[in-house]
Amino acid sequence: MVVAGALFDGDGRLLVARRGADDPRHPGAWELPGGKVHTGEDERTALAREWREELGVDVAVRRRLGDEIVLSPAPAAPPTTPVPAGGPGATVLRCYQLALGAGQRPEPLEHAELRWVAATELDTLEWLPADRELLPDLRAAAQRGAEHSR
Ligand SMILES: Nc1nc2c([nH]c(=O)n2[C@H]2C[C@H](O)[C@@H](COP(=O)(O)OP(=O)(O)OP(=O)(O)O)O2)c(=O)[nH]1
Repeated sequence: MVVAGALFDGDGRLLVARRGADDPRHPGAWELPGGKVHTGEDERTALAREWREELGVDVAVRRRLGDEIVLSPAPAAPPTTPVPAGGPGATVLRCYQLALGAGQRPEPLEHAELRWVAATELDTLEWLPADRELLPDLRAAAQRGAEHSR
């Protein structure tokens, strides 16, 4: 299980992070900060831990955003065995909307760059492939955030 966090500012801009040029699998790709849930760890606790480690900030983990995305399917099962989407043992990505603690300011402690991006520009980034599936939900959440802050 991988968890990723979506943080919006009052103008509906989303905080996105760029992996380093030396990243072994996805050099220079944009993603939502997060990472793997440790064994026995709660998803929300894992996400708050990752944001402390990667961005140096305390966040509150709010609602789920979008559907779960299958990153790597489970090994093929015999055709007669019914398996849920993605299969047991598949790695999936879940996204949560976040709120930033008072006075906190994210820093790129492990990423090459952080950027606040408007909903209209989300399509232009070189995302990790799976994240493209989240873009409609991210745009909708950005819109809601901008409306609430008016
Ligand atoms: N943090 C994060 N990971 C994502 C996103 N989209 C996506 O496909 N992933 C994938 C990339 C990684 O394979 C995995 C996250 O694991 P990680 O943050 O511990 O990264 P890592 O590079 O050490 O992972 P890995 O090479 O061991 O697979 O999830 C996203 O938006 N945020």
